[in-house]
Amino acid sequence: MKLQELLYDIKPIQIIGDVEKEVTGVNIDSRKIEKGHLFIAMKGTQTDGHAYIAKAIELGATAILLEDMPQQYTEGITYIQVESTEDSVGKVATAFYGNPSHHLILVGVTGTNGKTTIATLLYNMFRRMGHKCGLLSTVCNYIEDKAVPADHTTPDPIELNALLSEMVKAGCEYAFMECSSHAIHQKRIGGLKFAGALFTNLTRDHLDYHKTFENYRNAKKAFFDGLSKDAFAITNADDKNGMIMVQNTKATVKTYSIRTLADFSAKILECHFDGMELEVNGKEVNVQFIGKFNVSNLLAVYGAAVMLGKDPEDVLVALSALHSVNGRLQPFHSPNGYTAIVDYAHTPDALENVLNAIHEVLNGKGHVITVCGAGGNRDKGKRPLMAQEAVKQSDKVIITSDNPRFEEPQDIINDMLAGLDNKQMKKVISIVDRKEGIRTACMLAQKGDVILIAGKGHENYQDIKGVKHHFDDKEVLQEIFDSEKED
Ligand SMILES: CC(=O)N[C@H]1[C@@H](OP(=O)(O)OP(=O)(O)OC[C@H]2O[C@@H](n3ccc(=O)[nH]c3=O)[C@H](O)[C@@H]2O)O[C@H](CO)[C@@H](O)[C@@H]1O[C@H](C)C(=O)N[C@@H](C)C(=O)N[C@H](CCC(=O)O)C(=O)O
Ligand SMILES: Nc1ncnc2c1ncn2[C@@H]1O[C@H](COP(=O)(O)OP(=O)(O)OP(=O)(O)O)[C@@H](O)[C@H]1O
Ligand SMILES: N[C@H](CCC[C@H](N)C(=O)O)C(=O)O
Ligand SMILES: [Mg+2]
Repeated sequence: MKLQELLYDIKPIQIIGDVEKEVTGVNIDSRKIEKGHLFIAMKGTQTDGHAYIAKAIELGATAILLEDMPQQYTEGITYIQVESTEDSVGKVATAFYGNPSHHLILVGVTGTNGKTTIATLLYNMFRRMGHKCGLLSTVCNYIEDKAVPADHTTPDPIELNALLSEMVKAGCEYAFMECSSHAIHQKRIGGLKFAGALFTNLTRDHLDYHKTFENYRNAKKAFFDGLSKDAFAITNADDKNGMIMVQNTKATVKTYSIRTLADFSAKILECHFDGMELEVNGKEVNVQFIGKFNVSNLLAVYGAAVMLGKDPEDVLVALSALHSVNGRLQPFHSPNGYTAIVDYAHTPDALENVLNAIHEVLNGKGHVITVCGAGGNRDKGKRPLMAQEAVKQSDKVIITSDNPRFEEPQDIINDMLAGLDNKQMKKVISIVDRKEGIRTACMLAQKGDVILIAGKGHENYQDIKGVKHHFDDKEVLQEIFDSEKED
């Protein structure tokens, strides 16, 4: 593709060199540059991409998109100066990959919790309805059923557009993706055309990056501000930031709620550990999910499907066939009669929500044993709060390890325990080895009890000192259940 064609949507301040040359690729990382590539120099949080221009040229870059022109120019290289490479990168990437989002019906999901759940359920539902689909999510990316491992919730703009373009080539009609606040703020989604956007909820998270809650909220809101008028925006009327998200959007706004009147509303008629009976917009439906927050998630899915033109009756049938997303409130029934629930809750708020969900079903008829830890080299402030949340709604708590990374596991556990007073400590034991922690919970559990195993969800590793050792909460449970069967 000609360099000139990549620049149609950006306004360069200055161009030095030939823009008629062929470009064979675009990249923001000098280490990935190959012959004939355009290198985009980004000012990041750790380093400045301008420092790697020489390296990029050495590896074969023939054009550089940058903010600060160099002291000296290299012959044969085209320099395109822009005000902000961050603003340009998405537009250039999407032009290079043939504007894939214009050839797909792209729906994005943002909010603190529920993004993976909603995006994955939409992908599962639309495939079940016979459509070819793609999915970009924290757990894994999919092009139809081809899995492409994910490092991020939302990939960088180059990988993102490359994946969308693969979806187009594979004949996908729909793509569902998570839009993290980091990605919106860093304009990884710049230049994409969204048919619809969904908002889940907003609670304290990622303040290490955004600094203030307001910045965090504004990052999410920017997604809705950028929608076009033929798009739809579905927001959660039960969240106090729900209406703020959509106050400046040009898109058609729809609301969902489990508490008040909304375009899409639901109430719970009955619940048990394998599912709930709901009334959705006046129609009864059985779903294979538990927890009030999952009713919100399902309503968002229902609303999106209806806005995408599906018949509401068909959507309800499809909804009833869906089952829990890998590691998200996923129930496992022990031969000994207790239930273990594997969930990805790794924040105080998520723990509170999951434990609420468990108590809604348990209704005082059994005990709750929680196994949880906190990740190393991440927000330390959440550790004591997570322990407090676990203790508040559990009869027994086992504090254990969750990706210690480069920290000492016992130090992380101690940070968690520091949140508890003597009375709370009576409910708690700490076991560094996560497998032993889970085994102990299973030994303590009686018929009718529930064990919550929180924090790792779909993860199949334990990250210790830079090495990811295979570890899967669900496999550990299976092993324990197999040995229970032998007894
Ligand atoms: C804090 C953050 O979000 N960082 C993201 C950001 O990197 P950065 O701004 O820090 O980049 P940098 O390391 O300073 O480098 C600046 C530039 O120099 C380039 N460079 C650097 C070194 C070199 O040798 N050559 C070179 O060209 C880099 O490629 C980059 O373009 O832009 C990169 C490209 O998009 C991301 O990969 C990177 O994600 C880092 C690894 C990360 O951990 N991000 C997390 C926090 C994140 O994005 N999480 C969200 C949400 C998760 C959730 O909801 O839980 C996600 O979407 O996954
Ligand atoms: N609508 C919701 N409201 C509150 N909590 C939720 C909701 N949906 C899911 N959760 C909880 O949050 C956890 C994470 O859910 P999910 O992975 O769907 O969210 P996410 O927004 O993709 O998170 P991440 O930012 O970590 O990728 C779940 O394991 C569950 O405990
Ligand atoms: N997106 C989150 C996931 C945390 C999952 C938990 N298992 C941990 O390692 O802390 C993060 O990287 O902070
Ligand atoms: Mg996610």
